[in-house]
Amino acid sequence: VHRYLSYKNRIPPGAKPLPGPWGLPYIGRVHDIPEEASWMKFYEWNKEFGPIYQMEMFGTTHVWISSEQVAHEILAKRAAINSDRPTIPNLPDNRTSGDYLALLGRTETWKRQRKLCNHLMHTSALASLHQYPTRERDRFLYLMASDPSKYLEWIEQFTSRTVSRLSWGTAKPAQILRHTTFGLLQTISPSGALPNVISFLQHVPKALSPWKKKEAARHELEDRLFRANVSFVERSLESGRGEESFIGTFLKSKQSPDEKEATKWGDKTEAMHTVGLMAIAGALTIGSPIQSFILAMCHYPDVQKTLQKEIDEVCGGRCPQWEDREKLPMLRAVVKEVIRWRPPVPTGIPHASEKDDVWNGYFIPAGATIHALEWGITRDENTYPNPEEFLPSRWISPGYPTYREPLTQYPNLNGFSQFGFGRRTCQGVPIVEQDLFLSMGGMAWAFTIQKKIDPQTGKEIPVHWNDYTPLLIAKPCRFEFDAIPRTETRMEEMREMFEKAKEEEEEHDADLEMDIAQFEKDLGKEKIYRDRTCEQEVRQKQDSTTSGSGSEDGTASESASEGGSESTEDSPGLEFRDSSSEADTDDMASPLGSPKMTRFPLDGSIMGGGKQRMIGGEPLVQGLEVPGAWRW
Ligand code: HEM
Repeated sequence: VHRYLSYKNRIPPGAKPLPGPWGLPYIGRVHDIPEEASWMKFYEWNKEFGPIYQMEMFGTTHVWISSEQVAHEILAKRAAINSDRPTIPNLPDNRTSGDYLALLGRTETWKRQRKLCNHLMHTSALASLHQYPTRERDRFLYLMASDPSKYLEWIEQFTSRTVSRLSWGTAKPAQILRHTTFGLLQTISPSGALPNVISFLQHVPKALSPWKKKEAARHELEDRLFRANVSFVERSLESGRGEESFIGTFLKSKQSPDEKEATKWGDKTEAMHTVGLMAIAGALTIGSPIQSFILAMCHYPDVQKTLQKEIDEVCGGRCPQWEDREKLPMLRAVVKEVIRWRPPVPTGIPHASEKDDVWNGYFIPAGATIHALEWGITRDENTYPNPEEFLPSRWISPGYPTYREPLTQYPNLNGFSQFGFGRRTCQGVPIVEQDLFLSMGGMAWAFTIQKKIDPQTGKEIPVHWNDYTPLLIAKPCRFEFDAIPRTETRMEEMREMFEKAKEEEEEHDADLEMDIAQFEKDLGKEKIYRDRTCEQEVRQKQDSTTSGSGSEDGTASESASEGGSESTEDSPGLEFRDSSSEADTDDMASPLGSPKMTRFPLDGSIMGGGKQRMIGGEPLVQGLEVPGAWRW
């Protein structure tokens, strides 16, 4: 009653509260919010109460906005008072600790880190991100061809290796990064940890709180990893080598004889955290639209054909490169439409208001948590007619509200609502744009993606339409599909691209001193990160026919993947039971576990997943295998 009255008394004369659903005292409508796809429920209320409404939850006012224009007015035009972040109950020092730039309050630390992040991203973008996305894409395509049923693993490897190389100049930390990052996602997601919903649980002492204990262990591992990565880059630079990286750019500026330049970007610990957050953001998010792309290709074969036609005509049969982007508007439209159709951050990342305000006659109290509901924003029929349809042409055909010329430049992702508003907009767009352009373009060039046919019934195996994982970054639940290499020549080219990328990396990594095994042993403690929504789909039957039960050199327990640790009872290793790894069941329970090779036999079929497939309808002339894919 006291809270209600003090709230009422703060409303200036002539202003009124925002509309919203009626709720129970203190808890509001928390009982009505589903664990899965909560964004749909929030959007339902938007449809009932208008593009902006409010609701109380556990004593906090939450404002939900599902109109780009309103979000812009409140979060961008009034950025001076609406650019703070709320406290995350399960990570109570998120606003102050300086560990995670994206979660920091509007403090001086945030301002410094944001500037540094911007500088590092800009420097690498000018160098076209040092070719890392291209090299990793080349690796990714061949792995996809080797066994598409492990697509979740290959996609996560692609995104985490790319951002790891960008951050620290090497892909070696990528697997551990995935592990700690998925743990962080659980820590901060409303549906990931109970204290984020029932906020008073944050006051339970650590000894009695499983959430606090889990987060402390995860954070400790992450901190050690980031420190080791920075000292690795320092050693590399001292020995006159080391590839370009965000942290390398920072460390080089520190060596400048010009004192102003040397001190401009703050201290090393802060840079370590800034770069760490950039790595986290890249490892977490980009897999979502890549998976959604595959989902879209299963449901929209005609769009796939149009895309393939554009790529084949423009690139004359070769795989698209970043330099081709001006000539590939359809590919850019597909990239953008995937993000619109299935927003990777459907509830957005909330802002917090710092001052009482009146907008359009409505009162927004200081301390309110303001959500730009990205899901709702992409469903606005005025901007996006037929919003449920995957319709890339809305970006490149005159007549649609989102059409914009010149097509050599538009569509692109700059300023897209899905990357937030005002002073807190996403700083990762150059990476996102290049990763998605190359991976989606590469897949369209390489494969025909389609629903699988059940060999028993001869009918298509259904692919879900919109089942997504419930955490802050939503990804499609696992589904089955076929990725059929389009021609034999392309299969051969993919192998060559893979080999070349591998050679380059091996050459670079030849004498690198980086002891990743020291971290892997700790992963056993925090055994499984599991995304609940997809559990029923997890237990895929073991891939019994994949040939080769040992590694290339015949030792079944040979270390695999980046890390090189074994998967044993004591150290179960990298069991990434994120939706992204749910594919990796027994035979892939750990990418570090017993490596198995997928082979492309001489008879023109592909062995893998217990099935045989033809490549582009033509027999293969050469046996191919995935050389060292697991260990590399
Ligand atoms: C598909 C991929 C991605 C999507 C959809 C995405 C989306 C978002 C969204 C919605 C926000 C919050 C904006 C706001 O509060 O208004 C954000 C913030 C941020 N993103 Fe991304 N992001 C992606 C990838 C990345 C990558 C690869 C990086 C790497 C640097 C990155 C770095 C950041 C940072 C640093 C912030 C925080 C900005 C701040 O709080 O000042 N993001 N992103």
